[in-house]
Amino acid sequence: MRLSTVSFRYSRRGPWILKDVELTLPSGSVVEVTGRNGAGKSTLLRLLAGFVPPSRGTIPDRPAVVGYAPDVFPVGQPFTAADYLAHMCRIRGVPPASAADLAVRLNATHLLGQPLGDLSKGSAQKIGIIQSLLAPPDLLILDEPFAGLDEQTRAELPVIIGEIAARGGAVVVSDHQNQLRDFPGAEHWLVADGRVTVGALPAPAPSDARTSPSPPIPSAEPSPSSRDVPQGPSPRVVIEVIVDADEADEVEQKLRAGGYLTRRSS
Ligand SMILES: Nc1ncnc2c1ncn2[C@@H]1O[C@H](COP(=O)(O)OP(=O)(O)OP(=O)(O)O)[C@@H](O)[C@H]1O
Repeated sequence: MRLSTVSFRYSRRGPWILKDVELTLPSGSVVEVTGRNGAGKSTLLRLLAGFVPPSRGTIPDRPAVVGYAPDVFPVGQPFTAADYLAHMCRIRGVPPASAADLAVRLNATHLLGQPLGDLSKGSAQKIGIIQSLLAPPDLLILDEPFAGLDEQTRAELPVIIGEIAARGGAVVVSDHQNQLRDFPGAEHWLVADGRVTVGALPAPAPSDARTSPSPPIPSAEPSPSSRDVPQGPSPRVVIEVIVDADEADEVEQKLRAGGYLTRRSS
């Protein structure tokens, strides 16, 4: 699969989000996509998944089976998680056992009986990831999959990603938390100023920060803007901010725009 001189903007007179992007995504590759908030990571992932067409350029050779988990799973649907996944199994032409097996692996069996609308962000994220994996994907695209996941699922997801890559699937993951930073063989794409730079690693992890001239908070270019509080060598202070659920996105955006790291819990 390739992106051939792909440019994208959301409206005819809107700003270009991506400009003349050239990328190759071989089968079996694992790619971690990083970049500042608003750089265009989700947009790039939607283009790769085929949910939006490029404004200019082409994306040839997209694999047949694409799994996609958005950064915010749409929970405003009148189903339980089990009913939703059973429905998705039918659409994907796979047995219902596929969802049950994945629920075990992703520590989500206790969520299956719950209405989608009652799920927390992390729990909804799990259901979104499960639906993306129901039919073994040739191309798996995960937008911020690690945000809000528990430790067990956070450890299991890279194993699943490795399995998909091992059987020839390509995996693209946008990840503020740099969970795939050390994934063996992973490629890194950095989105900035409408360009995608291949091989550019995100800002050093906190353990490398001693050699960095810039402190990680607020981070220097390029910024991974992690939502997790890293274990750095310099002292940190965690300040809890409690907000109404319907204000959470706005407050988090403002904090992240200010260069602060945020972590959500409910
Ligand atoms: N549906 C849309 N219509 C118009 N503009 C949009 C739309 N979706 C995103 N944008 C804009 O496109 C730019 C890139 O957004 P995108 O969500 O791809 O960035 P991102 O790197 O994923 O950000 P974040 O890390 O905050 O999730 C931003 O300026 C955003 O406001």
